[in-house]
Amino acid sequence: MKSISLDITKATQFLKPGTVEDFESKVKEAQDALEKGTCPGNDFLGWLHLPSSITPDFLNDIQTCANTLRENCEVVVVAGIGGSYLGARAVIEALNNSFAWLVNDQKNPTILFAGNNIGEDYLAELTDYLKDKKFGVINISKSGTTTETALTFRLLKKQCEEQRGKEEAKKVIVAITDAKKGAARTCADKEGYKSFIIPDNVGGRFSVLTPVGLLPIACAGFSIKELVQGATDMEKATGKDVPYQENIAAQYAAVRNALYSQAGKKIEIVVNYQPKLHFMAEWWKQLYGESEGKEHKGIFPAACDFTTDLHSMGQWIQEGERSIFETVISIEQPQRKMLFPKDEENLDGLNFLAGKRVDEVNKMAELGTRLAHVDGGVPNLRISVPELNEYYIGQLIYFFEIACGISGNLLSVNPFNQPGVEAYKKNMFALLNKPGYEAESKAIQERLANEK
Ligand SMILES: O=P(O)(O)OC[C@H]1O[C@](O)(CO)[C@@H](O)[C@@H]1O
Repeated sequence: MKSISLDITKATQFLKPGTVEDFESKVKEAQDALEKGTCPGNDFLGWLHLPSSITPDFLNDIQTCANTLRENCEVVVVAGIGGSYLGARAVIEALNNSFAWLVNDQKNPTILFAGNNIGEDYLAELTDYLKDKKFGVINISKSGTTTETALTFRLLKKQCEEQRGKEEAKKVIVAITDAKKGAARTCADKEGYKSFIIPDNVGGRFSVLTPVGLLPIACAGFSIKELVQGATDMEKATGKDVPYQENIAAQYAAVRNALYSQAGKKIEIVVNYQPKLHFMAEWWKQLYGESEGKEHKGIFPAACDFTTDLHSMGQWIQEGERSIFETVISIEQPQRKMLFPKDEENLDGLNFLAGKRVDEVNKMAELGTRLAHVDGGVPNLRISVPELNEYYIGQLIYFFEIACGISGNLLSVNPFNQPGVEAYKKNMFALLNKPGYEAESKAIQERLANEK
């Protein structure tokens, strides 16, 4: 079986010779600390050997639940935010038909995502759309108390019960949450919903290979067995005893940290040349942003869809401040084959492309961009993925996760907490007069009055 691979040559040319080699002992130490559980945040290392610990029985349980939803729903709404949302969406969009919601293939339910914003129009339009649909809900929240998700679930639960009746609704509402605490757990137990547990020691952004990602992915009709197999093989390929030069996660962690600390590259742009990967980058952004952005440190994770964004962001990337580097996710083989046709009139002057595959043009755009950006001072890392299927996506997920764990330790932060996310929540609750926030409400009102 092939594997994803990493090319660092167009990034290391921006570093002093020997820099990556010099990182070896630090990277080994960082990975050892993960393995021994001696790093900060060591109570959140459940993802580290998660792929290889997943049993066929566990996958069967998820598949059985997915089958019930698939048999009884035209639409499945996945309610969740951040790590309780992005992994599932990343995998489903990467594998699905680009027009899945329009194609209505009858074999698979349409998967929609909600609970990831507080847009009134979004929710009103969603509930309108669902009015004549047989829909089910997967309510995902590790804490079980996240406002965006809880608000959405409240609306969807009511609507599902009104449309199907309370008893039928129970068959198509599933909760994925903490084993004991939180409103989502209390509600699931009280209503008797099928539920799955998010392990205590797996943080949201590392949870895509728990039921958080696996159930929606199975509902969409994709093989969770293959996905987990890919992740398991990558777990082996990036294990701590794999030689440094052969361990692509160790190399990625080393190069990005070297670019950050020694070459002033503060922003990493993950780039794809396949629009289906847009949400893969969104997932990656949370993984790296929440893990590393703390103590006033950390590479800012950004993303671009090429060639689309070459026509909007290309100017900045080519000639703006030289504080960026690119990590390209390149898909070697598309699933489909399409040739450019010849046109007798050739008004667009594109007959020189007649008979060529669309992907050949895309690959030349990729190569041309790489050369231009490197010439312009943008280091380039390239992750090559043989094709877009469950197996290689599983590899990619684990690759990014383990590299993130190593990288966060190299940066000397706790990669597994996210204390900074609470600040906006505290203000929002104070502004909304949430019970328990009386003192904060008073303080924030005074502050706003003084700022007038
Ligand atoms: O699964 P939960 O608890 O609803 O949290 C969703 C997301 O919100 C955060 O906790 C940030 O508030 C993320 O870390 C997490 O992925």
